[in-house]
Amino acid sequence: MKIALIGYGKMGKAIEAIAVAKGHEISHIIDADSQHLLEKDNLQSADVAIEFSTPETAFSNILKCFEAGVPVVSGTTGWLEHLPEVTAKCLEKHQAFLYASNFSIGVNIFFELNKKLAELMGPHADYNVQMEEIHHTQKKDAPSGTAITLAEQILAASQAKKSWVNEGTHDADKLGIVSKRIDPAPGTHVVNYTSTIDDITIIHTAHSRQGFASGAVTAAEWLKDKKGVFSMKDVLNL
Ligand SMILES: NC(=O)C1=CN([C@@H]2O[C@H](COP(=O)(O)OP(=O)(O)OC[C@H]3O[C@@H](n4cnc5c(N)ncnc54)[C@H](O)[C@@H]3O)[C@@H](O)[C@H]2O)C=CC1
Ligand SMILES: O=C(O)C1=N[C@H](C(=O)O)C[C@H](O)C1
Repeated sequence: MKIALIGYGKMGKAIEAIAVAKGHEISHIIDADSQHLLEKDNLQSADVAIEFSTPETAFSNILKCFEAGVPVVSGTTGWLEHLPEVTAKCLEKHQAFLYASNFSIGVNIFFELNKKLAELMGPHADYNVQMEEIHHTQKKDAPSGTAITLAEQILAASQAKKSWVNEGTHDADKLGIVSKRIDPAPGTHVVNYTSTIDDITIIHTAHSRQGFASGAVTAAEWLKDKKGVFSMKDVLNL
């Protein structure tokens, strides 16, 4: 499979190593200084694009993949206000798009646990829920995309919490997400329910970027010949 890498930073390089080890060809490497390579005539020779760039550039990169007719897997966080438009464009143009705030198998199982726990805790007003996420100091967005996914799952099931805020809070109707930036943390997410009687905490700790990169390559292999809008739930059959 010919893979166009869009964004050649920490994740782009980790994805390259895994893709090459699995026998794929990196046909394009497109970073901030090589934007001309995103042109339709150039990009269309790729079988799939994997996009891990920046919150400011992901939206336009994804649209360029649609113009070139190349299926695109994106893991960039911090741009999701544009997701409804991307989804509509993908369907309108009969293209393929797969987004995940986190591509690791462990986090996707953690999402399922979080959803189930939130449903179980929904009626129990004695418990307060709070979240924490810890990442390296180069991370541009806060809270992390993974933390937002977890928070949205909790809000969907909670009777008390109406919105999330990116700070600790004593407001009963707000879900506080505390973001910490400590090197070299690849990504830790904590969901904590506390009451006067007891606490329940679930935590996912990434030891490296390998899980994210490996999941993105698996998603690209899965997406290559499909049309439509998908998530990691489709890839992993969750
Ligand atoms: N969904 C997931 O599983 C994961 C998502 N991420 C997200 O992926 C994104 C990238 O993360 P990292 O690689 O750690 O960041 P990074 O800062 O190491 O790399 C980003 C790269 O994008 C490049 N770039 C800037 N403008 C560009 C443009 N217009 N087109 C193409 N490339 C451009 C930069 O020059 C840089 O090389 C972040 O949003 C991060 O939150 C990171 C890890 C896992
Ligand atoms: O920027 C990162 O590094 C990560 N970003 C993703 C996020 O924002 O959730 C996924 C992972 O936690 C690492």
